[in-house]
Amino acid sequence: MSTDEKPSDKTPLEPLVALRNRIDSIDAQIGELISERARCAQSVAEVKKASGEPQVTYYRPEREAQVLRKAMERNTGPLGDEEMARLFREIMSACLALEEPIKVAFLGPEGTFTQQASLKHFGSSAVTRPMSVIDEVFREVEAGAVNYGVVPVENSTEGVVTHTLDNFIGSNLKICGEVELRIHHHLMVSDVTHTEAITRIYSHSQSLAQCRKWLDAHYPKAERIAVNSNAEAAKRIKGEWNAAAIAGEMAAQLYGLKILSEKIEDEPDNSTRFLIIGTEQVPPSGEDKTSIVASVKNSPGALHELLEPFQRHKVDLTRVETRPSRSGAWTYVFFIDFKGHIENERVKLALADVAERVSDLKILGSYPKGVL
Ligand SMILES: C=C(O[C@@H]1C=C(C(=O)O)C=C[C@H]1O)C(=O)O
Repeated sequence: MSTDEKPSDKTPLEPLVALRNRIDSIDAQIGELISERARCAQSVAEVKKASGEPQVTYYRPEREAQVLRKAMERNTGPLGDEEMARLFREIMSACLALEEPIKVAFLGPEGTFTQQASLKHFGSSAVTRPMSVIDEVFREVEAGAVNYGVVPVENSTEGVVTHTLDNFIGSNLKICGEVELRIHHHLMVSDVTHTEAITRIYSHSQSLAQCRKWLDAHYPKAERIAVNSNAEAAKRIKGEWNAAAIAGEMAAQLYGLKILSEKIEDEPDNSTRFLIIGTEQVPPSGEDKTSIVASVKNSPGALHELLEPFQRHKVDLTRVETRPSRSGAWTYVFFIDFKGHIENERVKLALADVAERVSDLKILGSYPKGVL
């Protein structure tokens, strides 16, 4: 402290000193408890190893969902429930990394919303690997090069990501989880951009569509160029003086871009749902969802017949999506999501009835309902 500081400046600091001492002592306790928790997680790993199973799986999605839900239920504030769960998400992620760092392939490049969703779901101790297309995410998981994959499946403004659904038809992978992300789009430029001369705007086609009204109003004449991802758009404009990109904040940070206009999406509650894909069926967590795909011949009343057992057995549908089948003209596949796990009695009864009414039925997986 400098000698010319007035003594009166010191007085209000005293309660601050006491509070900071208190915080230091709480932090020391939290630190000890986190270490104790981490040692418990290590012991869990030992037990799993000793189980004698040919392939030990350290990561347990159903248990992690339960831990997060408990953290939210216990919370009495002042932190919000989600904030509290996010802290526990990070503690668990670090504990799991002691057992085995989890490897996750996502729709890249670095800086995409899918990477953001992967980190939100697995925490920042996960090792994330960018893939250039959705098919590659599926292939990487199938080949065993990573433990899980993360792919976008639907957006609240733009609807379904057909490429992801089509991949499930020919794949044996299971859906192991879901995660939702609020999507905020920003218009960004690089240090070479002449901002008054923007004539080209790059982004992913879904993002361009999600900002269509804003672009019509602010850049009616600029050419809109769709590229593989918004992170690729962000990367690309670094060498073009007349171009801007639409992407998320992570991409702006990663590629050192300046945000010109924030939150330019047309719908304020724009969000995207992502799926976690893996190789095994997840046991029940207590609050689960199931996704199936069913093939149906196009005949009058086919859809009603397909959905009727869900109503009769009181299974709540959360989404129904139709895609033309690739295997024959006028055959359709329906992607259906509903509440419950395939081990639940009502779900078993409904699915048994559905199986009798369709030409093909595939269970894509039962998984914990997204917590964060
Ligand atoms: C400790 C375990 O292993 C992992 C770590 C968890 C944790 O830190 O709470 C939870 C589930 C698993 O992903 C466990 O299975 O309980």
